[in-house]
Amino acid sequence: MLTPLVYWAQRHEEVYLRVELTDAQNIDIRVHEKVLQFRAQGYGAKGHHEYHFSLELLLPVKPEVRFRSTQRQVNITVQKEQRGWWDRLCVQERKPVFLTPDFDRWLDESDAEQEIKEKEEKKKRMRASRHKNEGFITQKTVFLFVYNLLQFVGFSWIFVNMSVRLIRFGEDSLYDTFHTTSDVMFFCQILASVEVLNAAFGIVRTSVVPTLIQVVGRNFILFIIFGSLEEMHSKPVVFFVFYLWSAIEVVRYPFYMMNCVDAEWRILTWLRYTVWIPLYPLGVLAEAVAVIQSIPIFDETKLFSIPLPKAVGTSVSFSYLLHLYLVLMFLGLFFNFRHLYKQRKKHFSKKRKEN
Ligand SMILES: CCCCCCCCCCCCC/C=C/C(=O)SCCNC(=O)CCNC(=O)[C@H](O)C(C)(C)COP(=O)(O)OP(=O)(O)OC[C@H]1O[C@@H](n2cnc3c(N)ncnc32)[C@H](O)[C@@H]1OP(=O)(O)O
Repeated sequence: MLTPLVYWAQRHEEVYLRVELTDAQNIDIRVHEKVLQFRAQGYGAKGHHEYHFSLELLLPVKPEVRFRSTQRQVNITVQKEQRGWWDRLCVQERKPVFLTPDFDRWLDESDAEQEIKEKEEKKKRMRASRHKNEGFITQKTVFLFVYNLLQFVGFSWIFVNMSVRLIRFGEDSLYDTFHTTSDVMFFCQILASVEVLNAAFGIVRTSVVPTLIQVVGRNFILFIIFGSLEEMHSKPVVFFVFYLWSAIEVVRYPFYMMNCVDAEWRILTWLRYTVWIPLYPLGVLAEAVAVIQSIPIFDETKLFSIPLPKAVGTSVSFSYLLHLYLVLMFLGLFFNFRHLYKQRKKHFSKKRKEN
């Protein structure tokens, strides 16, 4: 029987053996109490043969043997029955001629202790960062869930209030929408600015620009066109704008709430990624009507007009800016329409792949 070259190293709980045998086949390794027996065919120091060795280890090891055969060697790992540092590998003091320390993995006892400490430190750091991430994810989830819930409650109140009034008072309800719902709408739209920050800080997987267009677009209409002109408050266009805004939000925010808790209601997903198709153009159209209706009022009241130097003239009416804004609105509509179409495609193609 030929004996291969064997390199060994240890840690407090394990013994490592590296058997120099190329393309090892029919590997048979047995451990019984303190004796480890190895047998295999392969290319060793004496060419391609069957190689064998047996080691009577200093102390008992567990019978389970882990080994991995690479092209050049067989790496064996056995677990010590008792954790501790061995003075030598074998019972006999004189080591077998084929056995050599494995200086690639060799550590003395203090270095091995240090290695254990470093491993434990690393595990502690990973546990702490995992807890921190879990903590952050939990805080983020709670924050988003509460935010979406607030928006859902706010827009639901607006939508239901307007629907009930429309049923009860018919056409008359078109004239006092601003008076009955603007406080809640102001709250929701000011709160909606958080969505730009959510996108900017990566709290949600969405881009900043479409969110900015959405929030700036709506708040311009709400605070400038409606909020700053008393004459606009009783116009029916307020009803259409507020109804179209709230019609999407009573779908969008529950969709986000489900997303926060990794849940999904398919009809809600379908609605979230479908109702914007008619609502967005209608919404921007209603907003454009509001802007156009406000132009003569800004011209008359000179509100927000830009004063010019005496030499040049009196002032530039804010309505010039509103004409530019009308163009911006349709550019913003096109940009967000395309963005939502991409989101819809992404979501529904992901669903098709999952089914
Ligand atoms: C640069 C400034 C320029 C200013 C110029 C202004 C010009 C203005 C012109 C345009 C005016 C428009 C005014 C608005 C009109 C109307 O609203 S009309 C009524 C109908 N409206 C709508 O349908 C639009 C509704 N709004 C939206 O859908 C969004 O605001 C959006 C930004 C337009 C698109 O949303 P987005 O978040 O990008 O897509 P989603 O697929 O929904 O989300 C992406 C992922 O992010 C997750 N997420 C987003 N927000 C949340 C949240 N709050 N909580 C939890 N999760 C959230 C979402 O779940 C998605 O995650 P994944 O599923 O993992 O992808």
